[in-house]
Amino acid sequence: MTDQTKTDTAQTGPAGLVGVSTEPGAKKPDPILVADSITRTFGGLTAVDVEHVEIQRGAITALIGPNGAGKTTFFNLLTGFDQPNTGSWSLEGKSLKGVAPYKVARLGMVRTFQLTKVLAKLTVIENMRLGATGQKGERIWAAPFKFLWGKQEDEVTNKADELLARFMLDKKREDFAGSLSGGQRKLLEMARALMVDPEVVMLDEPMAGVNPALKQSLLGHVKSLRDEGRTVLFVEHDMDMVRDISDWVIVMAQGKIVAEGTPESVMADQRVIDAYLGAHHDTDLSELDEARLEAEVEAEIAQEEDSK
Ligand SMILES: Nc1ncnc2c1ncn2[C@@H]1O[C@H](COP(=O)(O)OP(=O)(O)OP(=O)(O)O)[C@@H](O)[C@H]1O
Repeated sequence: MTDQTKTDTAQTGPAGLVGVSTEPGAKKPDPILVADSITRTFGGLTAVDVEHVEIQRGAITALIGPNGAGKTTFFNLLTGFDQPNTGSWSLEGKSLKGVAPYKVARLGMVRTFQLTKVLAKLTVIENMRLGATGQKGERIWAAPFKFLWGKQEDEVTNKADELLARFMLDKKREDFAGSLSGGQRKLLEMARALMVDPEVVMLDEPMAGVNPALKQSLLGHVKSLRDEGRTVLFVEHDMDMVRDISDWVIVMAQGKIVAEGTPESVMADQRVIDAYLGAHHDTDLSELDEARLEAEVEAEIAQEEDSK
């Protein structure tokens, strides 16, 4: 395919997802991230066994599934924090196999981390500067990490301050990250990830530990990432969030992708309900039931309107 035809036919963002198949591994019109035959075993347990997956550029994709489905392990594999037993995966067509996490971050894909004890002992601005290195933190904590930003110190600090203002954390600049509320920590995790100006932002349970009052504001921040043209992939148990902001949902169970689709179609999918029923879960199943009911009612209304 020539570049010209690619530009003509490729449909970027949420619009491109209309009409995409809901079978696991469904092809997307403009995938930015593609993975094939990824497996990861721990002893006798196969934690991840993903045959094929494509992530649409410029859209918000949720990765859901019951506890132990392999979501976090899959995130770690894609971002180089863990190595699979088999498989290949690429960002913008460039293989990421064997690429170190900080290089993956510099290539344009970064994941958030829950604030660990080490990061909690750093101030907010120090956390942001560390974000510029694309590192998780622990590994370089032993070293005097100031050298890592060295000459570009001013540039890095300016960028950090801009992001802190955007995420309304500027007043917390000199506070220890450990003193932040659950919601503020999530904002910091997101702001920190943006220090490398990534194409793909991977959020690990962005709503965990966030009080309801802050949830809307957090949702707004996630949507703003998409509005800037970035691709967002997030793991989440909070079905309200999944329904509110996802353009596409990928469902994992026992290491495999079992279904894909829009939030409405996925929540009404029997394969998804079975996956949750067959496993221990944090998700309130009544939310799935509610979503299914809503989808059925919507379908009925649409049918009625069609027959008018
Ligand atoms: N380092 C490890 N050593 C051994 N087993 C592991 C390791 N990491 C993950 N597992 C196992 O792999 C499986 C998948 O775990 P993973 O954390 O990826 O699931 P998850 O979908 O993210 O779950 P949750 O929603 O509860 O966070 C689980 O059975 C888990 O116990």
